[in-house]
Amino acid sequence: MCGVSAILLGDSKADTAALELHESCYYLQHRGQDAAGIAVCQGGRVYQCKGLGLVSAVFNEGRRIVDLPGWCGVSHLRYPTAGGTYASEAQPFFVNSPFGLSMSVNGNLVNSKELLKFLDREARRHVNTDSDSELLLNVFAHALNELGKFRANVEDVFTALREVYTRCHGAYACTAMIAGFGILGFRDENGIRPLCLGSRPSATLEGATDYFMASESIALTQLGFGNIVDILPGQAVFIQKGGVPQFRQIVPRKSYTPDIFEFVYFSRPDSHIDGISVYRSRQNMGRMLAKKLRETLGEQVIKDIDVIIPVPETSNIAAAVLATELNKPFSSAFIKNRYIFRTFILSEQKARQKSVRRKLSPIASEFKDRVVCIVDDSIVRGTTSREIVQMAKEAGAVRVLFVSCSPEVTHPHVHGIDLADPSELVAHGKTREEIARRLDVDEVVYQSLEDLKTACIEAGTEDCEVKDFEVGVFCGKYQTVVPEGYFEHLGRSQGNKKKINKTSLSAEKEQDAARPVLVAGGGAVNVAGPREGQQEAHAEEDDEEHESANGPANREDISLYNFANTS
Ligand SMILES: O=P(O)(O)OC[C@H]1O[C@H](OP(=O)(O)OP(=O)(O)O)[C@H](O)[C@@H]1O
Ligand SMILES: NC(=O)CC[C@H](N)C(=O)O
Ligand SMILES: [Mg+2]
Repeated sequence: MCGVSAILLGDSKADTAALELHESCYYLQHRGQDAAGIAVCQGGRVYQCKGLGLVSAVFNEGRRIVDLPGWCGVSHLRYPTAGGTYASEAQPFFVNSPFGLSMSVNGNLVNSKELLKFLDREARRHVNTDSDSELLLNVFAHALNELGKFRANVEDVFTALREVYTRCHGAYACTAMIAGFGILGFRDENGIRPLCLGSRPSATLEGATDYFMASESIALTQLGFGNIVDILPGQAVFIQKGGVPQFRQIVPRKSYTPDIFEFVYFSRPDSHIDGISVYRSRQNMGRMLAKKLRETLGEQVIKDIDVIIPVPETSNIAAAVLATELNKPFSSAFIKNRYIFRTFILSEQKARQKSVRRKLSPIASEFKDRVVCIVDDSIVRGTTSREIVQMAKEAGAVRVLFVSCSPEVTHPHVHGIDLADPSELVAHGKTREEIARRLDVDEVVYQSLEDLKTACIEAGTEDCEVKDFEVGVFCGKYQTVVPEGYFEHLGRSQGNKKKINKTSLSAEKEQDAARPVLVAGGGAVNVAGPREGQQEAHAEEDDEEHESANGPANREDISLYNFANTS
């Protein structure tokens, strides 16, 4: 689900863009734990540092920030949905031509294969990884280049962007930097992925204003930015050095349907997204769930419940309200290990399984001889719930009810969550009774989709424009057109990923092996991983003399683009 941000300081002599971006990464870390990166520019020269791991590891507890001077920049936290877990796919991506472009993408494209073919054969651009975000950047770069300008102006940027919307299908919210010129933010025409912009007075130049864009408002408010606005579906904003934001509707809005999973799980509760308070939406989910439990289980079963227990951390808010609504004691009976992070967004199933017990442990006395009602925000693969239920039983629970703040996840997610294979989903093609058996619980109850939507809508401000959401994972109907064969392609690339993970290094070893190596000026050396999807595309489509412009698969590659020289 990735976190993106961008900063432009009103004082272009200031040197603290990386410092602030680095800070923002901590507020967005929950959106991506696989890789992190920052690119900034000073005097038209780009400096970047990126690599695998958490923010603290990639930037060596912040010590690498000194290598990143400048007044504007972009940053990224990665949770992979395309490609694999390779340092070469860490973002921001950079292309030197034209003008030195750095880009951070949150989202997922469904026509990567077609884009790769276009970039390879028509645009003649080198694509270095299997990441769909690299494709998006190259489509933009090609369009900007085709304008044939020695220097681009703001209008050129918007014109080139139109090409991105035309060619790139899927959901995306992106931030970009044009070296020495300014920062850009844009969002898909359904507003599926989030992006907002805020401002604050410059601390070093009187009368000047700093601007910040990020996936979630919490990154802005914690850095002292106010006047927060959401970038709208199909809209872009460009802020030029020393300038003010220029908004442009690049393509007509198709819908205004943010991904409801942002409210269920992804976003922080202290964020507002598209005028909706994530915290309030989760409270409302708890309230609606109480109604659903009464309807589904009846008063007698409710009466027998001894205690309501959340699965930390995301479900805490909804569970507390559920307890109040049902007039039951609330117990923080699962203790979360503060040194273990989010489980769901880990790349490998083995790591996810291992992580649950490491992360959550029961206080036995809270379970012993009790009827417990365990609340989670979602049950996706069932990795967490199955493990949790066993722990509850080992601790002496006599009856276990499991309730979910969101409906059954039955379909793949195509807009930025790594969920491809429906057979991985615990609820796919199953009745409530079958799911209960699979989870080994006495009862399982899910929120209805309508109630979930209502919970989010009711958490919106009065002028909130959002009236519906992207809810494809719950029903199979997506806001964007999903091309035929896409799910099969995803399934194959997931299979490839599994193969790669099995045959290559273990997750931990890979982390170590791919640590970023600093080269002069703060760039990280990127060691490219296997490029299976790309190899496949070439293999299927032509037998020409490839190695093509896009190079052979499985090579070890050192990216050379740590500096961009523009004047
Ligand atoms: O059914 P599953 O496949 O296990 O996925 C669902 C679980 O994963 C998430 O927790 P996670 O540990 O990622 O994050 P959290 O600490 O924010 O709850 C989510 O909150 C559920 O607990
Ligand atoms: N979760 C995301 O937004 C992923 C971005 C991009 N598709 C990647 O895999 O790197
Ligand atoms: Mg959880």
